[in-house]
Order: sequence, then C-alpha cells, then structure tokens
Amino acid sequence: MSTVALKDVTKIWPDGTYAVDNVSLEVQDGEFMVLLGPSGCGKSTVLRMIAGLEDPTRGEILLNGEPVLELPPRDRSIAMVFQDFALYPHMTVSENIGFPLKLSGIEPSPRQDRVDAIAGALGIGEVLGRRPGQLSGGQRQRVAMGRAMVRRPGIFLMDEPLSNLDSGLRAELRAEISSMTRELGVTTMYVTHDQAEALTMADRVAIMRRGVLQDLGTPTEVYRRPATLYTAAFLGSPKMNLLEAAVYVHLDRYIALSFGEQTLYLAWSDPRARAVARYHGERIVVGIRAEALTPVTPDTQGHVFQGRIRYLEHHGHESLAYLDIGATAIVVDEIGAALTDTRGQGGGAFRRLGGALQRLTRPGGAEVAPEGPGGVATDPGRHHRKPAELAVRLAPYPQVSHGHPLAVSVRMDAVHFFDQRGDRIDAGWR
Ligand SMILES: Nc1ncnc2c1ncn2[C@@H]1O[C@H](COP(=O)(O)OP(=O)(O)OP(=O)(O)O)[C@@H](O)[C@H]1O
Repeated sequence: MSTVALKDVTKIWPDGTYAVDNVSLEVQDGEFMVLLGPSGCGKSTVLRMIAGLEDPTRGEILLNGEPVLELPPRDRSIAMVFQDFALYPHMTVSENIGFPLKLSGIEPSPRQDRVDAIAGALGIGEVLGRRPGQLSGGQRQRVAMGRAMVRRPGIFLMDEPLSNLDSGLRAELRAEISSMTRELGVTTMYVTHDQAEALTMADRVAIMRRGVLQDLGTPTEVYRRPATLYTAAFLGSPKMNLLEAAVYVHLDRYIALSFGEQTLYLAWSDPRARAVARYHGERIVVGIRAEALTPVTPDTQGHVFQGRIRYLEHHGHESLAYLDIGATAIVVDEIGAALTDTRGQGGGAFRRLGGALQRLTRPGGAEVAPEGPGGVATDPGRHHRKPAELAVRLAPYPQVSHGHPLAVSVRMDAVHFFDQRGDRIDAGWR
C-alpha cells in the first residue's frame, strides 16, 4: 500500500517567495493524481518536497501514514521522472534502465529479466541495444520512465514528463502512462500545466495557483463544478464565458441578472436562487460554457441572448462563433499566460505575467483583489474586464458570417455563479 498526504504544507524560499501556501492533499493507494496549474504555481515544489529533495518550511508530509521529513530521499520508495529526461549517453537503453538495479546490487540475470519486462511494457523492447543518441524523443522518455519504474517504487512522481515532445506523441504517451501506472497499481502524482493531460489522465485533479490549492476533485467534478473563477477559466476549450452581471432580486418570483443590454432570469424555485439573492444590488460573475448555449430562432422567448457575430473560428469538426451581446467579460489574466506557455518551461509565464509575479513574491500570499468601479476585482494580476465575446458552438462551416445576428438560448441549470473574490457562490448547494 502506498499513500501520500500533505498536511498544511508551506514552502517559503529565502527571498520570501511563497512557492506552496498551506496545501493539504491526500493521494490514495493506486490513485493517479494530477497537479495542474500554470508555470510557477508551485507544482514542482510539491513533488520535490514529497521526494525529499526540498524541505517544507511548515507542515507535514506522510507516506503510508508515516511522517517522512526525517527520511532521506533514497528511503522513501519513490521514483521521479522529470521533463528533461537525463539519460546516460554512453550506456545502452538496457544499461540505462537496469542502472538503478545494478546500484542496488542485483545480479545481471534477474536484472535483465526485469529490464526486459519493463521495456516490453513500454514498447521499447526493440531498442534495448541502442544508445540514447540513437532514439527519438518519445523513446528517450520511455527509457526514462523504465529506469524510474524498474525498482518497482510504491510512488511514482512525474514532473511534466511529456512537455518536450510533439503533440501527437504526447497524446500517445499520455494513454500509455495512464494504462501502465494503473496496471502496476502504482500511486502516481503527475505534474502538468496542460489541462488536456490532466482531464484525460487523472483519477483526481488538484488545481494550483500561486502556491494555493484552488480545487480538488475528479476531472468531471472540477469541470462541471469549478470551485473558483480561476478553475472555471482554466478548464475547458473554448474557455468558459465569464460575464459580469448585476443582481436584482424580485422576491418569490425570480432574480434578474442584468448584463447591460440584456437580462437573464433565475427562477426563485431554482435551488441556487437564495445563494445568489444575497448579492442583490451587487455585481457577480456568471459563467456559461459553450455547451450551455444553443442557437435558436430570433423570436425565441425565455433565457435568450441576442447578439451579432464578431468573428468565426473553424475547427473542422465544429465552428465557434464569438458573439457581441453588449455584456462585459471578466478575464483571468494568468490563464492566457499559462496557455501560451505551451512548453511549460519554468519562468516562461512569469515574464509574461509581469505584475502578478511581484504579487506572488510578496510574503503573505493571500491577498484580496481591489475592487474596480463596477465592484468586480480589476487587479491586473488577477482579473480585468473587456467587452464580452460569447463563445457559441455551431455546426462546421455554418451559413453565417461576420456581423450576422444570432440568438442563443441559455441552459440556466448549467450556469455558474462566482463572487467578486472569485469564489463559487452556490458552494454549499449540490
Ligand atoms: N530554488 C528556488 N529558490 C527560489 N525560488 C524558487 C526556487 N525554486 C522555485 N522557486 C520559485 O518557487 C515558485 C514555484 O516554483 P515551481 O517550480 O514549484 O513551479 P511550477 O508550478 O512547477 O512551475 P513550472 O511548471 O514552470 O516548473 C516559483 O515562483 C519559482 O520561481
């Protein structure tokens, strides 16, 4: 049995940076847990503390229920694979994989048996005699995984293991890693900034931002019910439409959500109405995914937005229309930076984040964003506002074009509500 638990773990670097801020997390035996977040959010630091390569400033780390802070890395039954899979260039694939067993004094014959078995499982049995320089990137990464797995660790830590590979290979290896770790029943923690990896591979996803755990749940839970505005904005493609709305309560009848030129009505009978009603006279953020929007005829009544197509994007299997509906969008700035930093190299997003970096490095970590004129946070490191472009899914290559009017109905039961701080408003409601 192999479990991992972090209890109120904080890591502060000597310069005052809060890399990890009071994180508590439990990984069950055999579970595949993905730590997801943009570059610099503290994911690698969490892994490195579990592996024993860094000490937490505060808090406790338990492996199999036992505190391990006094235990050196080699005694933790952990294997770790990094993004830059450093292999020994002068050794063959077979020697690279078998090296940890050689170090532990295992005889050549049983050693080779284990190397052959793991190489077979990873699909690199044919290249055992080659040196790393004669392998493709994907094969090299498989060798690195084989070398990590060959000692049969209880816990497998992987830090962006696919980020140096092209997208086709990533998808292929993604599936292989998932099935291999599950077949072996090994408890796995996998770090990535790539939401597709997280949502396809994980049993549960832990989403981090600036050292703080934002959300934790199965891929479906965090996608369907994001706990924070940040998670809502981070997960999904196209990104969730996040619109600013003023709340007006008409007691016992409905709640009007005013988006400027247009209004949606939340029925008083909706179980979330009471939670939203607390914001009467204030502004909140309403999140609407593209799948909650359906194009309808212009005269349709009910929960409908009327808009004009600002631009169209054709993706082959579908087209996306971006509608001007006269509303204001809330943009979570770090998300864009995280997504453009496709290689996930440390520091990449930081340079782009600018202001956010300075806030991150300020001791204390938890800050409340100042409010802008509309009452919604406008701190440039967190959110800003811009005219909304509502993403709507259409059939491929539709018979509409730029400037064309389009009406869309909104499935109110699929709408999300967040307060000015970015927390889910109906958090207590299931
Ligand atoms: N040895 C160190 N000394 C000081 N600061 C560090 C050190 N290592 C990391 N940091 C800082 O700690 C924070 C978290 O870094 P970490 O590497 O854990 O993030 P990450 O989410 O894994 O990012 P990436 O995806 O880019 O690897 C960042 O602000 C980083 O600059």
